[in-house]
Amino acid sequence: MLSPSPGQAPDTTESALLTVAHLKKYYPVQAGFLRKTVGYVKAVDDVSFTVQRGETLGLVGESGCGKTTLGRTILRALDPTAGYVGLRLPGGETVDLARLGPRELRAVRRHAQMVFQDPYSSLNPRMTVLDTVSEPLRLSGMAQGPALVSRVKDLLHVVGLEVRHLNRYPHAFSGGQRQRIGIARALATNPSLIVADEAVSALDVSIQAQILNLMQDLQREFGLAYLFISHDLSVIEHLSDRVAVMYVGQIVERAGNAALFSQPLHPYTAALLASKPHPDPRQRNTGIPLSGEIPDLAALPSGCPFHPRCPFAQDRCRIEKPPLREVHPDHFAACHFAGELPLSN
Ligand SMILES: Nc1ncnc2c1ncn2[C@@H]1O[C@H](COP(=O)(O)OP(=O)(O)OP(=O)(O)O)[C@@H](O)[C@H]1O
Repeated sequence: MLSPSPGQAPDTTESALLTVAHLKKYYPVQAGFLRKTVGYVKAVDDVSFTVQRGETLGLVGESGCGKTTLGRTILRALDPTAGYVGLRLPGGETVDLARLGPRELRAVRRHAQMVFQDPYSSLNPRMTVLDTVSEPLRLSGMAQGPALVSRVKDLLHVVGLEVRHLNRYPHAFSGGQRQRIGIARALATNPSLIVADEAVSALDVSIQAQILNLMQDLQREFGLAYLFISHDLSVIEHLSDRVAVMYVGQIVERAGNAALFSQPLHPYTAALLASKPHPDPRQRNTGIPLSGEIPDLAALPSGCPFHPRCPFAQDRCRIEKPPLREVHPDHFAACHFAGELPLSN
């Protein structure tokens, strides 16, 4: 693992629960008989943000732009290439998840958990509900015997499942119920942070609403913070306090919910908003629709990575990569012309 280079000091916010600074995850591209590394897929490339205690940060972007890799790298399901992931523990100490060894990682893992996209494939078909939900408790040594069973029963109640389901297997449940099991499992160790990766995308719309409501109730009840990853802008708008927009491994815009949805500053965000289905089908979205495909993450365009798809691209955009900068208070955008473009939704 590479170290963050000098000058990349983490901009830790005193009160932040999670501080991600200059995080990178590159996958090597190998070729030939000797599997020589000929390049890198830069799935996460110099990403920085914070998540405060009890808040929801929505992470949105098209499929393939690195959202899942980012979530998994934060929780050390993947080893980062470089960067800092500061998690503040309940005692007040902050640990760098990116640098912890396996034993230290086991000890702190209970504080940050994950809810996965597909409730059909993320639960082990050979494990009962009791085994699935209690596994994190057993792994972290938090409970055993009757106390463990009693905790699992409480968790089932909290997520709206019945205790008689305890010894059933995943195939006996619907998608929504399976996601409730996944949520109970994530909650088992009393985490302060949950990374939810497309947690409702595989569900029918009516079930989506139930699971989103449950997650909001749980957030209020337990003071949870969510990093909520989704390609679905409606879900992100509904749930998030703040929003980060990801494009080809990078955050291109970050702002409070209202500012981002009412006054996007990056043409990519504006294009995503214009592509969002309108609640009233008789009304059409205005604004510039998103055209073209996302580029190959192993061979990004020079300058601004969005320039080949951007209707406002100038010569400067083809040459110079725009940094993520604060254009309005607490509203950041990585565009040379942010604040000057006629973007509308
Ligand atoms: N193990 C891997 N080895 C090489 N490249 C990978 C690996 N996993 C993901 N990638 C690539 O990294 C990029 C980002 O993928 P990732 O799954 O993180 O994006 P995403 O935004 O979550 O997309 P989706 O919503 O479709 O899962 C993609 O180009 C993907 O092909």
